[in-house]
Amino acid sequence: MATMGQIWANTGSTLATLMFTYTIFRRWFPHVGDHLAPFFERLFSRFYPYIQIKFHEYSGEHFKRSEIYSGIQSYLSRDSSLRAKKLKANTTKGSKSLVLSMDDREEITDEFESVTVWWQSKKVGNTRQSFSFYPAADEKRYYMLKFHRRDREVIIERYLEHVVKEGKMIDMKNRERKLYSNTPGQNHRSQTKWSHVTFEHPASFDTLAMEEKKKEEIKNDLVKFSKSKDYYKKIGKAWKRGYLLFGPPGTGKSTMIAAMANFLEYDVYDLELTTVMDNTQLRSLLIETSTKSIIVIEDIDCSLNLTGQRKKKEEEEEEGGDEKKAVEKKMKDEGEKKESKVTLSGLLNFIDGLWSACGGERIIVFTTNFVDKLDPALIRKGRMDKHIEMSYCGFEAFKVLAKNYLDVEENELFDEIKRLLEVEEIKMTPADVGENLLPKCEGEEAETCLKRLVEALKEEKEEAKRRVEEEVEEKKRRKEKKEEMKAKKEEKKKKIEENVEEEEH
Ligand SMILES: Nc1ncnc2c1ncn2[C@@H]1O[C@H](COP(=O)(O)OP(=O)(O)OP(=O)(O)O)[C@@H](O)[C@H]1O
Ligand SMILES: [Mg+2]
Repeated sequence: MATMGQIWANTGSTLATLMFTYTIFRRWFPHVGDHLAPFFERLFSRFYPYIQIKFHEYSGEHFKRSEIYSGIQSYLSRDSSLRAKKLKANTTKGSKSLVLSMDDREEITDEFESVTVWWQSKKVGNTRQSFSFYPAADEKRYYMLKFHRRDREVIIERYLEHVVKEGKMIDMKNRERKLYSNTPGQNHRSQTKWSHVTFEHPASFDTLAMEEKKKEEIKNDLVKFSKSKDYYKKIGKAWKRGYLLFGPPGTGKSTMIAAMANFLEYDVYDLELTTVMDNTQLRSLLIETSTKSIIVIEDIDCSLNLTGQRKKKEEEEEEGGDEKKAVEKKMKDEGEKKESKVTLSGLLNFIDGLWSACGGERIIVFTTNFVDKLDPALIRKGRMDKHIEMSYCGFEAFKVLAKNYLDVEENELFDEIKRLLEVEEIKMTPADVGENLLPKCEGEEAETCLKRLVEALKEEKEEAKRRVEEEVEEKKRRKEKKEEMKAKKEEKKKKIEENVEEEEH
């Protein structure tokens, strides 16, 4: 393919002659020159049928780096790192790796819909030969795009959009991902704000202990969501999806969130509801979140009193005359009220109100240990679209952990472990299984770790038996106490009735 340089070489001498003639002509016959200008322009364009577009690095009054320029730089970095002979290496703020771009005055060609274009990186100003680490203030860089005028339509209408879109995608992939958390302001009246650190959690779906089928289902769901911009637009729905992760502590809810974020390459916003003063603050936090992010509210049952009126009444009835508990609960509720006035309706508005649609492409994840405690309004489909149960370790999940922790895919102890997990139905969280599998000293054999797990599972079986017996005992004790109280109440009532009767006589 001919480079722009070769084309220049071919047409260069013709153009140079023409330019020279035209300049001399204008000098001697300035008035005639003006009349002849259109003629010369037509003549030049006949010999040089290329169109050029410049994209400056800094444009506008505010000296802000042009987004299009950086988009082009990222777009070209892919090809230039392979093809350009002179490269420049930059570290860009917020980027996780080096960005290689072509050096000044380098040129590369690109093809789009069978049309060839030429990109050149150029620099103007500061021709002084001085040594400096920093670019001179009067130095201006730009990209020059050249293409044949017959391709004008393709370039203007489709190619430029393609470059900017691809460039943004490369930037997105290259960026350092962030984990945001909302920190309360200095005094209790000031707003809570997002602060961030680099998100570097190593969890992935490969390391997540879970049945393969369930994992695939979640991954497919995530991919489908992330590619459905047009579909969501078509059905008139904000581009977001809610997940509810529920299960006992240590079953991998937080790990799953990290795996999701790594899988989709999204940022994570970890929202601590108890430090949000009211619904207005909650809304302003939401508005500040960026697209391609996961907003997480962990332990939603502990964050707010979302159990609903109906549940509360039931609890009170159950507690009966246990006054101490009631007082404690009241104090706790009052404390919570002082800390946060976020209401259930505020939270629902946060999830699917009008504001929630701004920015697009967001995933909201709630986690809880007690799914039954939550208000049904909060977790209905449309708000929490997918409910995922994270449960105790099954045999398939154990195999993932054994592979990850010990690099073991088969062992004679596997049958015993399978029996304990599946036949005996011993409940152990993946966190506990992992802890048992983790080698405790340098060079500890995989066999030893597996034996430790078998022992721990057997102990857990005994422990579970004891817990059941204790529970039965506790239930019996509570029942007896209730009956005793009931008897006492009746006796008291009887005494009062007898007193009244005596007084009447
Ligand atoms: N399913 C799993 N796959 C792989 N590792 C797991 C899994 N579940 C738990 N773990 C391990 O156990 C640790 C604790 O898990 P995690 O914090 O994800 O549990 P959780 O369900 O969020 O618990 P909690 O309800 O207490 O917040 C993790 O660091 C991880 O290493
Ligand atoms: Mg957790």
